Amino acid sequence: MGEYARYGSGDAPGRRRPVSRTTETTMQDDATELDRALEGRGRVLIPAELKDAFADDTLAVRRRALSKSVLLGTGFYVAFALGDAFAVPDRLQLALIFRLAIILPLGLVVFYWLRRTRCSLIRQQCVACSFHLLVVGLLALLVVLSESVDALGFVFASYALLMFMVISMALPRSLVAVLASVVVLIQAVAVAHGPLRYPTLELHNLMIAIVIIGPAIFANRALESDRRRQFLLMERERLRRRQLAEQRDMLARLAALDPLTELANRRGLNAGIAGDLDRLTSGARVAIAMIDIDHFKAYNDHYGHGAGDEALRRVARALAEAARPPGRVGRMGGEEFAVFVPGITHHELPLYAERLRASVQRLALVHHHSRTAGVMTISVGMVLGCPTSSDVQMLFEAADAALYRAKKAGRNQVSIEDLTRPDMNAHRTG
Ligand SMILES: Nc1nc2c(ncn2[C@@H]2O[C@H](COP(=O)(O)OP(=O)(O)OP(=O)(O)O)[C@@H](O)[C@H]2O)c(=O)[nH]1
Repeated sequence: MGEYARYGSGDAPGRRRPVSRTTETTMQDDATELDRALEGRGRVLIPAELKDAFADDTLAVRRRALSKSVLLGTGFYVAFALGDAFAVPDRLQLALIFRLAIILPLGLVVFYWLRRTRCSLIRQQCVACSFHLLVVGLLALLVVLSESVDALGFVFASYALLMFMVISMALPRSLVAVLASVVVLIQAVAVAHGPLRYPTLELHNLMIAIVIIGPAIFANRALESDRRRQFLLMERERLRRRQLAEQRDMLARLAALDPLTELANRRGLNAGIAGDLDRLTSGARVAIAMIDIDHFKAYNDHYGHGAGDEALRRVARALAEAARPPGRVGRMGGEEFAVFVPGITHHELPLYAERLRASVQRLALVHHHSRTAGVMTISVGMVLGCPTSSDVQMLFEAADAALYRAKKAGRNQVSIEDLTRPDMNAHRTG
């Protein structure tokens, strides 16, 4: 799988944005691989290219889970102070010191720090785990120091705490394994030195550990799979939206393009002209040239349709080069072309039209059946106007009329008309 183009709402600041790829097939490959990852049974695997993006995506969720877990945990520990009078009546004072003087302020400090810090996630996870482990350790210490059998209830409380940690903190598997091992070890020591002794006590402790830790790990994995699946679904949705946008763009491009010459077609040229007119300052001049190849039917008839196509392509390239931006060229159909030039002046007009005409003659495409010259030539009708959007059509009609005059005057000519100065009307011959 290659690099994905990722975008859309909800992007976190500073998120890695892989280079976008545009080909339809590559995006299809990415979509197929995402589908495969989503259909897979068991653990949902994130494709290698998306691992960083997945980590970025879930970072905020994991950070929030940690601080919430510490705050809720602190609340539970403090609330359970009520039970100390029954569980460790002989160590009540110590138990209250642990809960109210150590765990409560420390929990609040750790919560505040987790909310504020921008340090790495793994460091935050280690701090949150250490806080919970400290609580487990203090409960174990009460079990060891108390003579009350009821203190053993703290062993169950510690396992419940472990379950809460594993599920609520969205920890990676490696950290869950370390955490579970340390808690089991602490409980084993507490039980071994606690107030109650009977031969199978350690075994019971181990069984309780397995019964509690097993489902906790299962729940942790299920939640992680859900996070991954949700991420992949969103990624697939982004990819589909991007595919659709690219297809829409491609269709729009194709609909505006002449496939033979790769110039804009009539629709494309009109759209380009509309955009140019929007950007023009009021009062600016624009010119439109209508261009027709001379005796093209004779060329087709004698040299064949294939040669005619090739000639059209070469003429199109020559005109596009001669027009140069901001001039835009389009193929209006058959052997007819048009050029739109924004911001041109009265003085530049004849030179511009002549440049277009000469560019085709310079190709020196042999045309022995032209009654005008031995090579392919064009006739150009060009008009200068000062348009508003509504009278561009009128400029086209005027340019068509000028082209007709150039044809009538013998072809291979330019006929110019300045509609802003009606007295001007010139014809030039190549
Ligand atoms: N090869 C090729 N020929 C085309 C294409 N489109 C139109 N034509 C041909 O262009 C020719 C146009 O001929 P006419 O409209 O009679 O014009 P002309 O022979 O150039 O004569 P004048 O314009 O009066 O100089 C016709 O033979 C069309 O078949 C095309 O895409 N490819």
